[in-house]
Amino acid sequence: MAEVDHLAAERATARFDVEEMKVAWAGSRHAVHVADRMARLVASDPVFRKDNRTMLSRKELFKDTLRKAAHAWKRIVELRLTEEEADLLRQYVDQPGYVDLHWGMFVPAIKGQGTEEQQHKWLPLAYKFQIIGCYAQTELGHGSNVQGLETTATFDPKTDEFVIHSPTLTSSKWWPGGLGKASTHAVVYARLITEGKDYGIHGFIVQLRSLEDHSPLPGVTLGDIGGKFGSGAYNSMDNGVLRFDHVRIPRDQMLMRLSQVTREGKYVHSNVPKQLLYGTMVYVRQSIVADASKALSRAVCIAVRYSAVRKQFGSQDGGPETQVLNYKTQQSRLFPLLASAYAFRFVGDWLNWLYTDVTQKLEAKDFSTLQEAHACTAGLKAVTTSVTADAIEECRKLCGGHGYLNSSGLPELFAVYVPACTYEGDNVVLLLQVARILMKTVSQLASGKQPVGTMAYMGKVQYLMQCKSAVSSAEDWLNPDAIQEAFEARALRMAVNCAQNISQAASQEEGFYERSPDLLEAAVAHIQLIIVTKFIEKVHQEIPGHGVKEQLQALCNVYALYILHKHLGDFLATGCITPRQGALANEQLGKLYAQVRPNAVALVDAFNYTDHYLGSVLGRYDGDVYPALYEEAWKDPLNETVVPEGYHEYLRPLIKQQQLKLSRL
Ligand SMILES: CCCCCCCC/C=C\CCCCCCCCCCCCC/C=C/C(=O)SCCNC(=O)CCNC(=O)[C@H](O)C(C)(C)COP(=O)(O)OP(=O)(O)OC[C@H]1O[C@@H](n2cnc3c(N)ncnc32)[C@H](O)[C@@H]1OP(=O)(O)O
Ligand SMILES: Cc1cc2nc3c(=O)[nH]c(=O)nc-3n(C[C@H](O)[C@H](O)[C@H](O)COP(=O)(O)OP(=O)(O)OC[C@H]3O[C@@H](n4cnc5c(N)ncnc54)[C@H](O)[C@@H]3O)c2cc1C
Repeated sequence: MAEVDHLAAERATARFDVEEMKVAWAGSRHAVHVADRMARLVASDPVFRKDNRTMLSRKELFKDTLRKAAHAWKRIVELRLTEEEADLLRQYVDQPGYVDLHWGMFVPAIKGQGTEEQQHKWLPLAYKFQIIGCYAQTELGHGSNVQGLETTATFDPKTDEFVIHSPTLTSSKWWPGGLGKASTHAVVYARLITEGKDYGIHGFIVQLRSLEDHSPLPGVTLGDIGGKFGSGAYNSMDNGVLRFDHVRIPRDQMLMRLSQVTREGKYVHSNVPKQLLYGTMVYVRQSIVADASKALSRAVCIAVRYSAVRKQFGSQDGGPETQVLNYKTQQSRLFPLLASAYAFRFVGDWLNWLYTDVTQKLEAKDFSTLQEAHACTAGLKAVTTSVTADAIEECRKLCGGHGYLNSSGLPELFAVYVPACTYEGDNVVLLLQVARILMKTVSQLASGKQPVGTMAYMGKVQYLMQCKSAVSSAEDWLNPDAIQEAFEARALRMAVNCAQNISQAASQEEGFYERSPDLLEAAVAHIQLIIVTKFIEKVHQEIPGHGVKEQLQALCNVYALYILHKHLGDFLATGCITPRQGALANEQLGKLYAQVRPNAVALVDAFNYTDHYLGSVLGRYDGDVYPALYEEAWKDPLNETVVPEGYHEYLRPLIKQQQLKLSRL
């Protein structure tokens, strides 16, 4: 803990119990305790140092990632950490690497798509790191369109093997993390061909490298795809390229839980929806929503603390200048992001519950909630990652010039985070999936079919299509029912408008294509409704701790009214509220910002992040920003010598030449 706390005065103004807010944020006292222990374990270990990361070359950075992963594994084994603890440790190490894909996609793919026998064979090897796996789906030519993948897996009944082949350049696997340099195995997605027929995309376990010397196996060509956006950042990951030249694998390395190929080469599909093939992506999408709240809360923590330390203008009679956090513009840019971090945290918890529930139902062969799981994971992944990526950049700007320094932590956080808008499904492609399900639901309303789950509100179509908001004062917007109704009416009316417009097109397909920009907005409105609803539900629960519930209530209102203000055009165009009611919402928002202001620093303290995890001189817990900034600058390799390399070659001759010219005048 810091000796001098420059933010002590800020912490003293908090009107709630921060320790109890930590529990609300983490989910339980146990979760606070475990996260705290793992964060400190990582922060106190010199191997996990990361302050020099942006200065390492790509090769050094990759080797550093291998070193950290090996050391982390050693600590996990030595300390006999549980799976929960090990995963937290992985998160606090905070360096993307092959382990993420090994644990996050390779293992889940085998669990979800492998038979019991296959799981018994492969999972123990993966659990003990006797093999390292990745998830090789995307190709040079196709990522979003999974059905368009070109790699082939042709069954050869003579040898009881599949022949894995890359027939074209565009069929080269391209992007899989951990593939480039680390993995020994991959779950490869390829078109299954047997008895001369193409049965579409299926998963296969393929060994890529020797377990003796790590060299590629015969017929396998592979490497890293090259440097990526930003310094440090995602460059610690070896995203790879992979080509197969008629590589043979035994038949039992096809993942056969969903469909099988018999010894004779007959294709048999189990009686389950074929979309279960996409199960690993659904799993990762729900975990990405939880990650969004982490990345956003980190950025917000840095920006709030620094805004409380930073002073500009406003000095009276030689007194102190104004903390930039006191500027209303700073508050109106920053506090909605603070509220969004909490909103994403709670909707992430709910999504995790939904995912677990759906998984249990699938085990019991109940597929009724598969569509709901797809719509919620795809839509929430898209909205939370897009908002978070934009918010990190906004936090950088909120920190002024110093935010642009690597030592602020924000440039690397942005660079490492922004591909989340693309991986696990491009956000636009995912929102169009949500829109398709919305249109299907609207079209079924006429037949009297009652929508369920997060679409249930659409069942109130008669009421929601004509209701008028009763809000007549700014305070009325503090009523959760008023907020809920406005968000439901807006989402439903946007969806119904789209459906009506589509129905006028020559075909459903053409209408969907023409109206896709509107459909995106309708999908976003539906997802924002889910986030608002889950926040309201959270605040309705019993929440212990002095003032904690009140603060969450305020943040919930900030989140909802900020979205309403930002998307006012939608609410007005659909006639859900009047311009006057829109103005009242904005008025209430200003009052809420004033309420959040004295609690802002304590609200980010509740995230309970160590300085190591934040990795920012601006976001330090003690607020002692300036000495840290000054010290950090001297660590740059450019400052290792007073006179720079290149002086004698380029600077001195230039200066001397000019001096000579001048002396001749
Ligand atoms: C340090 C050491 C530590 C060690 C620690 C050890 C301990 C570890 C402990 C625990 C570990 C946990 C670790 C977790 C870590 C997690 C980290 C993860 C890191 C993530 C890094 C990211 C890396 C990125 C990976 C990738 O990007 S993989 C590739 C992803 N690709 C995509 O997402 C492609 C997107 N495209 C699609 O999904 C589809 O093609 C499509 C767009 C959905 C279209 O598909 P198509 O088949 O053409 O379908 P349609 O015709 O549109 O629809 C038909 C039908 O299907 C329904 N549908 C579609 N998708 C789904 C689905 N997913 N589920 C259910 N239903 C679906 C759709 O609604 C239609 O339905 P109807 O017919 O009814 O209308
Ligand atoms: C850092 C990173 C890590 C990754 N890791 C992995 C991995 O481990 N394993 C793996 O298999 N893959 C991985 N990927 C690949 C990733 O899943 C794909 O890049 C992603 O699914 C997007 O697909 P794409 O690249 O084909 O984009 P494209 O689909 O080509 O997108 C290009 C543009 O076209 C638009 N577009 C595409 N289709 C439509 C449509 N139907 N309607 C409207 N607009 C459309 C998109 O919105 C986008 O603007 C990774 C990618 C990145 C960046």
